[in-house]
Amino acid sequence: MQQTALPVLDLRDLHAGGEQKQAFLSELAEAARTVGFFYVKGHQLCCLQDEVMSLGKQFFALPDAEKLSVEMKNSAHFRGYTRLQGELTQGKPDLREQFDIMGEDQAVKVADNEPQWWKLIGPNQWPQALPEMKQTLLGYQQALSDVSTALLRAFAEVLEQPATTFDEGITPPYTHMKLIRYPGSAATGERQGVGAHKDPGYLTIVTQDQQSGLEVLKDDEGWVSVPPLEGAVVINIGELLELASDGYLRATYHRVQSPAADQVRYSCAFFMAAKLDSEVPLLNLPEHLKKDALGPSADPQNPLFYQVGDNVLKGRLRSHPDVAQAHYHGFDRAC
Ligand SMILES: O=C(O)CCC(=O)C(=O)O
Ligand SMILES: [Fe+2]
Repeated sequence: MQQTALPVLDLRDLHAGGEQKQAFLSELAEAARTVGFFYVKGHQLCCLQDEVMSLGKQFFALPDAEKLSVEMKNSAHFRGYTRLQGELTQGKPDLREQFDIMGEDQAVKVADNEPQWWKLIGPNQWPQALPEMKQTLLGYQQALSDVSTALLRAFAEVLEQPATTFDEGITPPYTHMKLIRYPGSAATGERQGVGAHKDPGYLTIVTQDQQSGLEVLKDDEGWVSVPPLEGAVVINIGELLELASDGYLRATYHRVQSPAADQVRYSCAFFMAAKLDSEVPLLNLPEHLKKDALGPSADPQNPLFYQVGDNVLKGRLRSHPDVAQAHYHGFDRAC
């Protein structure tokens, strides 16, 4: 396993403006073009972050009956608890348990002939045993949403577009956050914490505890470790940014390998996409960038959709076949 250091960017440079901001944008451009994965520090998330990671540990330590009282299978909106190996990546069960939330909304009534991604909108499920979870997790989701919005504006500038290019689609953004627990590797030697995948949104922000396991696929080096870095979160590019930039920016494949048998890894992954009822704009890049825009990747196993709701729902249906079967009749084999 390579120990290549990934770029570390400081958000304070972006907010400072002037030369510091220009230096940030150059570093962002370089990070985005070379690996699509980088660390961000100077984000002021720290207090909330500690509370969220601690709540994650408390939640996963609850008795099974408590966790299953908010099981995702009961939610057409893909919210709640997924037990170990309840999620599939590339058809194979992931060795992780998780708790998913999105925006706290009212469910929308959706007719059979209407786009089914409207069903993603709805209320979260909250465990009675940890009443403080709602406020803390929604607060962190909002804070990460603000960070991702600032970064997306910076990406627009890197692509030599007005900073506000993506604003219409992300006012407000579609957000999704999950707490995750990866137990130690199985006695069989199985180590798929989460299998290789791209994230379907614009940007992802990962908060990790002290345990490594996250890896990114680099064209020239193979799988490279993304170890925890004190005070920094990990950012990666998702499929919507690949589509918007016509492949100039690439959503990078990544995975999590289970820790050693006697270890546990905790993380929190946040995904920011545009509004479900919007389309990703295909940007008109200047010639000197366009020559490196080779089109979005064409993987028949993973079609990319400009319609945001279609792209987000594709990922959800594929990962959670039990929810698909219970709530999306006829769509469970759509992707
Ligand atoms: O747990 C992590 O570090 C990353 C998880 C991830 O890539 C995902 O859930 O999409
Ligand atoms: Fe991911």
